[in-house]
Amino acid sequence: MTGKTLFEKVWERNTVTEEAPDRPAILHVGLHLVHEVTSPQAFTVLKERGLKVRRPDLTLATIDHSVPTLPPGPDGELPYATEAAKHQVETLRQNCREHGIELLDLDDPRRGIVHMVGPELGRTHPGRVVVCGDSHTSTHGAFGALAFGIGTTEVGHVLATQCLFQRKPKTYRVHFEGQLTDGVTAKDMALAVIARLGMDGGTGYVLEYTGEAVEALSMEGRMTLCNLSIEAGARAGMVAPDETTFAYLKGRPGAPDDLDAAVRSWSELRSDPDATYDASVTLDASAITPMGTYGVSPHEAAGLGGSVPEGTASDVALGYMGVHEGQELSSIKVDRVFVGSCTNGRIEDLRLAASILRGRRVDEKVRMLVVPGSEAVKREAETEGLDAVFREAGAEWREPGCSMCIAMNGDRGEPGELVVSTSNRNFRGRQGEGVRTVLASPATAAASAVTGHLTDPRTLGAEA
Ligand SMILES: CC(C)[C@H](C(=O)O)[C@@H](O)C(=O)O
Ligand code: SF4
Repeated sequence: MTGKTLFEKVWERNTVTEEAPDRPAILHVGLHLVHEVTSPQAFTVLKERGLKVRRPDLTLATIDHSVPTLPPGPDGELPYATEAAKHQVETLRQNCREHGIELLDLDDPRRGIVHMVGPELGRTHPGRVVVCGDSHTSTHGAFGALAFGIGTTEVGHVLATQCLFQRKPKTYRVHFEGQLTDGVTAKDMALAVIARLGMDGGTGYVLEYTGEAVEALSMEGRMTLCNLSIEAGARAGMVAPDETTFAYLKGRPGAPDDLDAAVRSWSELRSDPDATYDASVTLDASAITPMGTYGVSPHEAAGLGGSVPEGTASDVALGYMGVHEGQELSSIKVDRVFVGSCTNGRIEDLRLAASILRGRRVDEKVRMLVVPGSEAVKREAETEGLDAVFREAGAEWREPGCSMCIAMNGDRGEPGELVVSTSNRNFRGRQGEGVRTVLASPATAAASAVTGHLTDPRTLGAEA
């Protein structure tokens, strides 16, 4: 018998009914995360059919996409962008109350972006199936969980049954040889992977990231890497749990009571040496440099020391971005910078951005917004004085939420502006109508804020 991959082991642990030619497998869901945007119709279906939530204890809700990042006005009211946004928040509140689901509400010190709070609270465990009506659920794969986004209809299924129909995806090993060099981050690794695989190179697969450069990453870095798996079309991304994972979980409220026993079981969750994958690719980690995107899809990315490559993005995409083939990436002028999101809104990301801004100023033509991904990150950053560093440099420091990653809450750029953003999607109009997005690491974002053009942070002496 040949060995098994990490994915296969997690799949087996959670299979209720095997897949058959005429029907998908049924998986048990260990953690169902819920947010205000994709849950309302699912709850409506439950109501229409008179169904209850099967496992409120395995369900956790938070408010992130629609919430303003500015504090309440003089009237005590939050400055919601639209009535619809306010309504989504109120609807989630009502649904959670009705079904006994724990909600991290706006006054809850544990609230944050959905993919931040699961890990922070210790609710994301190795070996679990984690789902959410949100594509970047892949983030949780950093713990060796099988984590993926589901549609609103499936959100309803999981609420009602705690189970999910699923066809077994194929396995793809993404192996890194060697170590990252100074000033290069998990975000650059992720963009390098997507650039290599292409926008749909991962379609139908679960990626497993392996190699010493992955093992050397903190949990924050692993989350950044897994977060972006979906942008190569993959179903999920995973990293085998190890001492770094166990140390992160230790002492968190949602960690198992008998952590030692759990760690013994989790330690088996790694691919066997003789396991076979359906596909594999190897990247040289030491050759990766700070990356930036130049097109309107995350795979249109290149090293910042280079230029826009020939024939990799359409004329329409380059026209929208206002760049041309052969143009040096470092010549791209920047109007705004956004540091935040479930990709790069964690404490390590803010520390990195602050390390570059300390003692420097944001260029006078650039507006910079820093949005912590959760209340916990905000508190930690303020304790360390990072908020002061950002403010003194001329950046704005806001309340936690998705913010300009998706611009659903009113935080957006003006038409034609170019934003260097630490988020995960550079689609047309993602950060506001006509706004152009360059995806990059927090170090690159901060360095670009200082110089006013897309900048390799190593030129400012950055060490990740
Ligand atoms: C709003 C939500 C459905 C969406 C997603 O699924 O990812 C959002 O979080 C995003 O990042 O585009
Ligand atoms: S921060 Fe961005 S990518 Fe993450 S959940 Fe929010 S909108 Fe989606």
